[in-house]
Amino acid sequence: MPAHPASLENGQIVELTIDNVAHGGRFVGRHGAVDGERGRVVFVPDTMPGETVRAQIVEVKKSFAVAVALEVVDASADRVEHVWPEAAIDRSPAERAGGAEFGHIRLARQRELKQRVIEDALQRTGGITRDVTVKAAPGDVERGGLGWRTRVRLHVDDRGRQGPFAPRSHEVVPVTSLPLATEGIQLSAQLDQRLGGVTAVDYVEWSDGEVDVIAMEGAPERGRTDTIVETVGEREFQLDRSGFWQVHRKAPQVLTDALRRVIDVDRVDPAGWSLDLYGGVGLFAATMAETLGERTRVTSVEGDEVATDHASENLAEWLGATAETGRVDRWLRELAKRASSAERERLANGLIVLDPPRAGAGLDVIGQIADLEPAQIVYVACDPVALARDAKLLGERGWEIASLEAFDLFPHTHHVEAVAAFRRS
Ligand SMILES: C[S@@+](CC[C@H](N)C(=O)[O-])C[C@H]1O[C@@H](n2cnc3c(N)ncnc32)[C@H](O)[C@@H]1O
Repeated sequence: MPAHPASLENGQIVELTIDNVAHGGRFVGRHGAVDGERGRVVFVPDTMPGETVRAQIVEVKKSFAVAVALEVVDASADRVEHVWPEAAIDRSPAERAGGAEFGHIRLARQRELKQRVIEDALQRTGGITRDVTVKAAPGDVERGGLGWRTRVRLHVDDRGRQGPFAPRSHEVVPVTSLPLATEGIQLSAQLDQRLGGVTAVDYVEWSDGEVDVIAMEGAPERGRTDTIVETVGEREFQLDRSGFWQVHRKAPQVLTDALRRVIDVDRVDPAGWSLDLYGGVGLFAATMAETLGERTRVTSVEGDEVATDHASENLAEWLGATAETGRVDRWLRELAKRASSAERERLANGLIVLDPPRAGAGLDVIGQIADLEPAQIVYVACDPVALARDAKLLGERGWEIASLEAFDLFPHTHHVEAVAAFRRS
């Protein structure tokens, strides 16, 4: 037994009351709370606010601990049967499938919790007070938040069985169902089959309903493989079959609609120079050009040269649209060095859209964006804390959030997407 009631050690089993949701799909309990003292924070997945659980400590840090939930002692009214039996709390923690960490929570409550995560991140990291609503993607409420995932990677264990990793580990959890995956993937994935000589399998459903099954030996294939086509509304985008594309079947439509809504056509001059940073195959650059008109000058900047080649093709109908390969920080630095005063003026009349990976843009990139003094900035974010940090940095450079829309493009997981438009404060 630990010496002090508030001290914790690995392996210890504790009863915790969960009072909040944290970033990253974990929930917050407190241990050792006594009068006037709130106790030490313990992060526990597979629970939710309002519950009391029995949990085992698996990591102890100076200011917090991490535990795995063993049993729900007093359940929330919002707890439902897990949508994926292989991820449910009645399994031992090491045998729970990763990737559906909100699957035990009523769907509408999941969105409220994600809303709370964004609001908390904006407040704590960004010093920004803002009410946020997280909207469901079209069709998700009707489908119970299932059948949306167009891309699934399963790992293969040494017995040839397929499954995701368990949370916090590289142990494969063999599964017999994929409820979050599109119906096409569910039908194509032969989960009862043992696979030899394969370390992972990617299942990808394209917008025409075709499902690609890509078996991998060792590291996933990079570089150029086959070109495939995705459709968003009437528009087609070509991309490499192993390249980045938004995962939810409705995500490209939802995000481009949101971008179209916030582009300030009174402020942004189509003849200015707009940038689509972290542009992939030009999904947002196309929306920018559609919205701003055929005279638009827009450059999509992307680190992956295969994606850039596809972006060039995807943007070919606009004379002023180009795609360049480069790391955004370096590309902006070069731009700052070489831009003529006429180009600087055009940049100052243009729009900058950025859609960085989970880590966000960071001090250097945000500083360089602010130095360009664009007419408008729109930030598409897949990580609330990175968005909040970058929003704070933009705030220090005189920009404030004009609008923020959030979308549940990853039901039954903790992930959430946001589109924030910034204006000069
Ligand atoms: C979240 S994806 C967005 C892609 C695109 N906006 C879309 O919606 O399809 C982020 C993209 O940024 C690229 N990327 C990541 N880090 C980068 C960097 N430092 N510089 C340039 N591109 C980067 C990735 O290759 C990926 O295509």
